[in-house]
Amino acid sequence: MTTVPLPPAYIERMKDLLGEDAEAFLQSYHLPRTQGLRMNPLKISHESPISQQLIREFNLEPVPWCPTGYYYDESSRPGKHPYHTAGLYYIQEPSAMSAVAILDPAPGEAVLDLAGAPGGKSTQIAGCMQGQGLLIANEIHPARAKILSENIERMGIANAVVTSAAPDKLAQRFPAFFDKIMLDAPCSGEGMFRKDPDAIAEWSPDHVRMCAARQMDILPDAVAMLKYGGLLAYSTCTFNREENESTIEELLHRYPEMELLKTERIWPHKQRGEGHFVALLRKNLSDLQEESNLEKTNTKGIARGRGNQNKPAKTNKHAADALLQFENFCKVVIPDYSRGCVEPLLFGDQLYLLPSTETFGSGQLDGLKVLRPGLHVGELKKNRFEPSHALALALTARELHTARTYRIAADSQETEAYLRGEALFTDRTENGWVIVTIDGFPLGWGKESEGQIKNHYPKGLRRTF
Ligand SMILES: C[S@@+](CC[C@H](N)C(=O)[O-])C[C@H]1O[C@@H](n2cnc3c(N)ncnc32)[C@H](O)[C@@H]1O
Repeated sequence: MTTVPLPPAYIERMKDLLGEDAEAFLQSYHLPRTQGLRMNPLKISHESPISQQLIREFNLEPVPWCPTGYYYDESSRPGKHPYHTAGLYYIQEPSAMSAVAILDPAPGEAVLDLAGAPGGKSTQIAGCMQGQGLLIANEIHPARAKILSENIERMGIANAVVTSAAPDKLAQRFPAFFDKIMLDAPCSGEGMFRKDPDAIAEWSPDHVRMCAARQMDILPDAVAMLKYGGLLAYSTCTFNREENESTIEELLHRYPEMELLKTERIWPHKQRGEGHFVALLRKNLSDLQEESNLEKTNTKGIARGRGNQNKPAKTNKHAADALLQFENFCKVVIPDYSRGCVEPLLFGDQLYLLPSTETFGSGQLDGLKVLRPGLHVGELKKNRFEPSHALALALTARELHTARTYRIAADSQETEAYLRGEALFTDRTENGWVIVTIDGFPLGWGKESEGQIKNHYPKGLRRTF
């Protein structure tokens, strides 16, 4: 529901666009906005009892176009629940869930989310990838990139690199590199009017033109980073043709190798959602381009990449030592920890495990602003290893099964105390690092000694109740 009047020019344009449907569309502004959440498949499956419990507790109803998406009723406030803190789900406007469902990323692929903050689509992509392959989640604005990085951490994503780069800078590093690219473009946000009255105040025909020009600025970089045969999903949360169909027409005109596979629109007067546009495109290799590509390969020794630069940089001795310390820590605390194919990276005393593939290593990140070069596993402190919050949240059910945990109930006083940053008390006699879990899901670290668990929940995340 919006109480702020819509700009007359906007109303006129929507009448032109929708014809006899315009009345129903304009009436939708008198209805409440739709709210949604997406379950995190890295933590819970649809069949698990906890999913069924969430469905009952928050009165969830399925979103038709996204198997993990649900509508919730505002009064249930799932964003306040400790399960949200534990990354069991992500709050996301339902129609925004359609774009990744159409792109359909898969485990093992190299995927880029080019305009990623605050992380709705990146976290959805990571759920589809099941921890396998490489996800680069990028956001140009540093403050927003930080939020993206925090959401990647909360959702327990281990195979993501979070960068904050302009699309053209990224394109220089990753020519024809990604299997799939999501470009959820900055737009005039006409689908945000019920949620955010500021979007109404910002709207003007000039703003629409400016957004369309910016989209045409970013799209060539997305095309350049896509492998031949790769897929690009372009989406906006706006209704006008300039930023949607016309932008795609212009793209197809400029890049004949791009083929439009389908477009989809969600309208607030037709579906339960605030509105979204998605176009799915494929980059094809023509016979001519195939020949010229081969030529380039023969003369410069490069094809779809940068030869040696794509190989992981040689692990330096300090990183290898740090990895050893981490492995010794795991033997005691998380004996079944499995790190997959990674390159250890040490930034100061901070150890990260960068997802490493045949074609990707740390060399490609040189000179880029990187907020999270893979999973942050911990810090070396005078030859002691201190585990990171990100590590706790990224642990899988299998790893937790044999790990040192302290289990509390999500609805207990202890959970509130832990999230406030207080110590917990136990009659156990063990000592050392322990993962505090709520109903079996990791919430953070504690350090146990003589019946007391010292709180290691990050200070910046602590809550008041
Ligand atoms: C629609 S939002 C992305 C929402 C995100 N995909 C999600 O699902 O949570 C568009 C993003 O593009 C970013 N952006 C703005 N100007 C940009 C530019 N010139 N190049 C790339 N991204 C830009 C904005 O900061 C914003 O975070």
